[in-house]
Amino acid sequence: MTSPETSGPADTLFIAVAQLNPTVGDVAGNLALARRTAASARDAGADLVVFPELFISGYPPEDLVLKPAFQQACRAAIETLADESVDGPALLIGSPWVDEGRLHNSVLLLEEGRISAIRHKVDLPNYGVFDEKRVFAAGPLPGPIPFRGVRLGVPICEDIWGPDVVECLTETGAEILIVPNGSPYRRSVYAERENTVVARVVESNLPLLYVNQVGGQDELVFDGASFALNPDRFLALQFPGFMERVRLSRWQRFENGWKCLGANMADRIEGDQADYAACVVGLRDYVNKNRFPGVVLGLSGGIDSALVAAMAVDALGPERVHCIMLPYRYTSQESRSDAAAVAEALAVRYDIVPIAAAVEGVEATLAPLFAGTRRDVTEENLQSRVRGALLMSVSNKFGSLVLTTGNKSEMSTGYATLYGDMNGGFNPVKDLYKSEVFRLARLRNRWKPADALGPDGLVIPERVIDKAPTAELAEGQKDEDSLPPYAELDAILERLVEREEPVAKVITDGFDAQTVTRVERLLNTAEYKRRQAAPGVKVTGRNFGRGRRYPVTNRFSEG
Ligand SMILES: Nc1ncnc2c1ncn2[C@@H]1O[C@H](COP(=O)(O)OP(=O)(O)OC[C@H]2O[C@@H]([n+]3cccc(C(=O)O)c3)[C@H](O)[C@@H]2O)[C@@H](O)[C@H]1O
Ligand SMILES: Nc1ncnc2c1ncn2[C@@H]1O[C@H](COP(=O)(O)OP(=O)(O)OP(=O)(O)O)[C@@H](O)[C@H]1O
Ligand SMILES: NC(=O)CC[C@H](N)C(=O)O
Repeated sequence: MTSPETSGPADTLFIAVAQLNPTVGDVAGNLALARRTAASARDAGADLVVFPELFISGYPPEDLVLKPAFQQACRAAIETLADESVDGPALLIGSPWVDEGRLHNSVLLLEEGRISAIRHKVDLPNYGVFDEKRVFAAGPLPGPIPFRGVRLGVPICEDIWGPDVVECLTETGAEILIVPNGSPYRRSVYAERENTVVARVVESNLPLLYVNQVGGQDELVFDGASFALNPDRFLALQFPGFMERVRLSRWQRFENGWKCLGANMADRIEGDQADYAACVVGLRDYVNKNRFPGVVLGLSGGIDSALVAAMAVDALGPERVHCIMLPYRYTSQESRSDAAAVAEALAVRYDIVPIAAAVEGVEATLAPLFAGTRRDVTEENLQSRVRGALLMSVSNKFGSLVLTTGNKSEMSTGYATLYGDMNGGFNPVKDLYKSEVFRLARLRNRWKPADALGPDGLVIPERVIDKAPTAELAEGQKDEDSLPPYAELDAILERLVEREEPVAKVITDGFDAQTVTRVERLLNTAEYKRRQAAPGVKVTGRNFGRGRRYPVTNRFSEG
């Protein structure tokens, strides 16, 4: 342990890494969480506690941060924490900060009852899901922050994704790099972060502590997975993904510089497991941070609603999940028993609400208007719309949030009914293609996240996974009557959506020309539906929502 009185630069530092889940806009709650963390870090003997990016406001605060009252609330919270820092530990904490009339994304060092240093983010990300240039002004290139005789370089998140800020910090004498982050999960993120951090560590020859937030914020999920890398690229610290954790790390000065000696090593889940955990955390935080008592969903006996039900139970526990089977004349016996089997395996409340009277009532009401017309997709969609209306009524009556279940293949092609099965407030599988829904359902039958509240073992019966997908809106209907087989559809969509490949390239790579052209047309025309769709968890590099923003009115087509 070091203290300011033991003069001379410190040779050892105890740094508490606060991988926490703040809530956007909840300044009082975030302040309370920072205060509790500071108190327990003090008891553990920390010199310094490091919080993630913009901890006091929550990240990303979007246009909320433009409100002067919000800026003032964040500033007041920081000043309170600074006042309280008299007995230590020091806090390195992120907040929006107005400096000379410009609003910055900043980090502040609070110690000995005052704000002893402020640094502003230099590189404001403005691509993909990020819009920081819209709300923040860039800061000047920073110098290190002196702390107990040690020069701390504090680049903020995107500041390490290029070489300039770290180069400047190194040239001005930084000895340790400490990076507060608001870095959201996407499948490729671990490789991206590793490449970035290794590059900065090699260029600077400095150890780097990467502190990321955890938790869901609308469609983004932050995975945490904080870590420390020493100059020899040795991974000295690894926190788990998708859960809060606060631990002390020990840093030591050697002849050739500083090193992290921390021993907190956790397994970091990846691949499908990480996707599943992201969906669960995103759903849990959306429901809890928006203060819903629970969720309700239509359970059809199909795989999409079965997977959503499993995710909901893992997120919230069975007592907060209500599943309703809404059968009509096209609902098979198989679907009825499969839905019941899923509900039983998940131990959720399960009701059966037949929709015939409502569907037939609406049909009779419309009969004079529709006289002389043929039955078509209108009557099919009516079934979906009646289900949507009934689920929304349950939501109104009991306050539960309706979960909608359309996967990314359906969202891409418009294969869902507007104001029908698209009704709902949140969609945990929105960014998963149908082929991935199958994979995650199989995965959930043999594995669940460590903090999942659902039962172990088989929760989605094999038959639900193996049978041919159907909307059951007409006799004998199968999805593949209207859409290309999912394996082919998803491979084409992945190229058009995630990779933004030209149609001509997808065709020369061996996909059927007519199918590719049709899929491109469906993708373009369905934008109007996606604009009205509920938000859902982002897991890919490019999700519908913040990640891919196309015009609705759009005459361009490559086909
Ligand atoms: N550019 C635009 N901007 C704004 N609104 C626009 C629009 N173009 C059409 N519209 C409106 O949208 C309506 C058409 O959309 P909508 O009413 O949804 O109907 P529509 O897309 O014609 O039909 C729904 C499709 O989804 C399938 N489905 C439904 C339910 C579940 C599943 C499943 O397996 O999960 C599949 C169903 O088999 C059918 O192929 C038009 O009548 C018009 O009112
Ligand atoms: N009979 C039903 N009872 C309850 N909900 C239903 C029923 N049919 C459809 N739904 C709801 O509408 C959504 C769209 O379902 P649909 O069967 O049309 O296609 P799907 O995309 O294959 O979904 P799933 O795999 O869940 O069946 C379902 O996920 C479910 O939430
Ligand atoms: N908050 C940020 O600056 C995030 C941007 C960064 N490239 C990331 O996702 O990790």
